[in-house]
Amino acid sequence: MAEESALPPTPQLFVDAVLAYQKTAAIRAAVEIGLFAAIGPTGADAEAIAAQVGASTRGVRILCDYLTVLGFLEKSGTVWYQAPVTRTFIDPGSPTSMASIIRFLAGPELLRLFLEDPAGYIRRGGSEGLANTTPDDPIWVTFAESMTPFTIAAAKATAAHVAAWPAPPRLVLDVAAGGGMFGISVAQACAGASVVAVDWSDVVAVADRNADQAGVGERYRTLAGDAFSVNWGSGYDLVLLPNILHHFDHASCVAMLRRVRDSLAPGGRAAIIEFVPDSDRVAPPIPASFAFMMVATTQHGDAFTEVEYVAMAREAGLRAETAVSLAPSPERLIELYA
Ligand SMILES: Nc1ncnc2c1ncn2[C@@H]1O[C@H](CSCC[C@H]([NH3+])C(=O)O)[C@@H](O)[C@H]1O
Repeated sequence: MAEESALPPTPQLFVDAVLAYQKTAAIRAAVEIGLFAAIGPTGADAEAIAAQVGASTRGVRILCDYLTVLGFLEKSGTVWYQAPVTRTFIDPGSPTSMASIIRFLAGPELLRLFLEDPAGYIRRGGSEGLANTTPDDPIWVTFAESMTPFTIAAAKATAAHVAAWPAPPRLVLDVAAGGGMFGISVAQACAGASVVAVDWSDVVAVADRNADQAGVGERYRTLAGDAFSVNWGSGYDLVLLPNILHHFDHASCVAMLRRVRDSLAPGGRAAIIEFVPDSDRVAPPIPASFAFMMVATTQHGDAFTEVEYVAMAREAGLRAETAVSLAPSPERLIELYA
């Protein structure tokens, strides 16, 4: 029998979960009105903030006090200051600002999928209809434009991994490229690499712009279409599969991996980059929690385990190396070869 805890349980965990939407609302309001920029490095009071962002003093006062309770601001007298987490990760002036992820992760599309009928997707075992896997869904343009701060760590770690191969890749396919960070980072790390990026047409337009901005535009080509059917050619030394397989069921992943196998150059390799939970599926917290994102936003997606990815690869005629960490990202990389 488990030892009884010395302290009586409190309902706080439950109350926090019930009210979690208030945190989402407050942080989204703050980013959308430009609150953190208005507070800036020197701090400001409600009147000054309200005047700068064009909001009511009452709204600003109440929002700032709540953000102080949550730890995003500090208050002295009537003036609020940015707390360290805000200064580093949310202030739009910070080089490590992640504020843009609000547009996708706390945007109206995801909130609707998650909160409108949570019991519904649990009963069905997935979203109603295709949800985020609908062809050309504009949500992926929002993703491509806003999620770079989230994907950059895994992209850089992936690029460092393949740049250390005895023969770094020359022809690279980035399947479901999104904002393109994975292929672009590989192009930056491997001077001889050319990249073909596949995604829906409005999404690859974002990747193309990002490649130009990153200075690799001349070695970067885009191909618009469905990753399950578009003719992406062959002869690839590296096929990147970052954050795509988790949207689909086992059979679809095998079908995608067969296409990947058929497009590899002799000696070529593929790299699955994913949130891969341990076999118990409850750890580590971020990869394990990712499955809940999939049940709410896709019909059949999941946070597959390493054993499951290895099985898919085998069915597709590929062998797999042991998964490697992409720290500081919580994602892992599984290398596949024919
Ligand atoms: N059938 C499909 N064909 C092409 N792209 C797709 C398909 N289904 C989903 N996607 C794209 O898959 C991406 C998933 S988000 C991941 C983007 C990127 N690989 C990254 O890791 O940051 C989105 O950009 C979608 O548009």
